[in-house]
Amino acid sequence: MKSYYQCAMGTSKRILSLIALSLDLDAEFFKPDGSETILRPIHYSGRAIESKHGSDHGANAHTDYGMLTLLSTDGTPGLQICRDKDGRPQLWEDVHHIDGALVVNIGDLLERWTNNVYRSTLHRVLMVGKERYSVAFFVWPSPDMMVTCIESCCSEANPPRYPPIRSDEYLEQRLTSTYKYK
Ligand SMILES: O=C(O)CCC(=O)C(=O)O
Ligand SMILES: [Fe+2]
Repeated sequence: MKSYYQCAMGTSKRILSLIALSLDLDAEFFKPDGSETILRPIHYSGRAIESKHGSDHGANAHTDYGMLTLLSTDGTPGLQICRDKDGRPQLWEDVHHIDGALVVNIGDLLERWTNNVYRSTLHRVLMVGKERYSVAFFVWPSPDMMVTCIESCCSEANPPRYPPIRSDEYLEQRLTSTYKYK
């Protein structure tokens, strides 16, 4: 578990440095923070969940909150993405498993930071009647990081869509709105 964590952290740093370079930033601009980043092993039983809404999803459609998520799975199908989350109807595509490859999802904090230049990935997990294992690595910056629209992502014609916010305040806002009505 520890060596997976270290390896995933190294991979996240490399991906984030490429994203930073693509935005004319210093390669070290996005700093993943070990205290905030979470490694979560997930087990899906494979049984359809009966709810009053008739949902049989292993994970309902959502975007992850942070900068990036690295996902590795046991190869059992079920993960789907929607490329155009604003499109209607929403079109869902299976994410095909490639041995040894990770799935990289952009999170909402990076979307906000980049003024929607990098869009967060809408995804869900369907139950396909089979047990499924995955490992999600949720990458966050340090809690006191100010998330202010990146210069190369805005202009007079394309002003910042979101006000600056500290990373920890953003997380708190998201958790509050997610759990408020439950
Ligand atoms: O299990 C998966 O493949 C995805 C899990 C996921 O999207 C999440 O935990 O946020
Ligand atoms: Fe997710």
